[in-house]
Amino acid sequence: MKIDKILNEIDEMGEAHASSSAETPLRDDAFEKTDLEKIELIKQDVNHIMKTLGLDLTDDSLKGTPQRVAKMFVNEIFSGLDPKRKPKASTFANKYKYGEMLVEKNITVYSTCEHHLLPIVGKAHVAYISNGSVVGLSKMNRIVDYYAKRPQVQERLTMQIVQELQRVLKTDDVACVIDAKHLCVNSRGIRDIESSTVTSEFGGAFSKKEVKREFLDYIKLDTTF
Ligand SMILES: Nc1nc2c(ncn2[C@@H]2O[C@H](COP(=O)(O)OP(=O)(O)OP(=O)(O)O)[C@@H](O)[C@H]2O)c(=O)[nH]1
Ligand SMILES: [Zn+2]
Repeated sequence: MKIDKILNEIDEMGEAHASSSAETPLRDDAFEKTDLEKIELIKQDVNHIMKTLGLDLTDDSLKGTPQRVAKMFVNEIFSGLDPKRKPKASTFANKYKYGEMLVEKNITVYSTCEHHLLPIVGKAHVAYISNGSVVGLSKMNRIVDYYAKRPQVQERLTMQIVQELQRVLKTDDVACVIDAKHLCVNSRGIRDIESSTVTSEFGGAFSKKEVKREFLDYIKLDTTF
């Protein structure tokens, strides 16, 4: 299916286009192939890479790898490229009139660095202040997981999570902090095993010093993941 068609369908469902450059760069024909067709093509590509490396694909342990990797790319680690898999995060009325911020902290992040296709592993902390609607807690974890399952840079992941929650909750008052380790920094290249990357996006009221401070106090960054 063409990306334009999908975006139109999303609009019809009352969803807005992502408003800024936080969109994942996709080709116009990104959804023309079925998942099964993508798995078959990626299998051939992985097969080619392994052969080029000199590996014997008749070996019992290696022969299933191209198919395994292709299925993992399409159905698991890059499944968040597919808008059909976006979690339905229905909201309900804030009938108890809870007026303080709600923080969902220590959400596990497993993503993939788009520069090296190596894992990004960490924690996301998400907060919002209700503007009349509330969302089920687990939907915040699901939104984080959906956007994490793409080739990512951490900055864009942070912004995509905030923009989606702003859309769902119809408020600017959403914030996200991510603290994550990039295996492309920890296990290769500079090989700095200790460093991690912190990114943040503070929407609406969260840009005020005292609101930001309260959120950061709640999450007390714990870097032991
Ligand atoms: N801004 C940003 N950079 C990232 C992220 N993940 C990885 N990178 C960086 O992307 C850069 C890619 O740099 P290049 O010089 O093209 O790649 P490289 O030769 O493999 O670089 P080294 O990792 O320094 O060996 C590296 O510095 C990575 O650390 C991310 O989420 N955000
Ligand atoms: Zn990388």
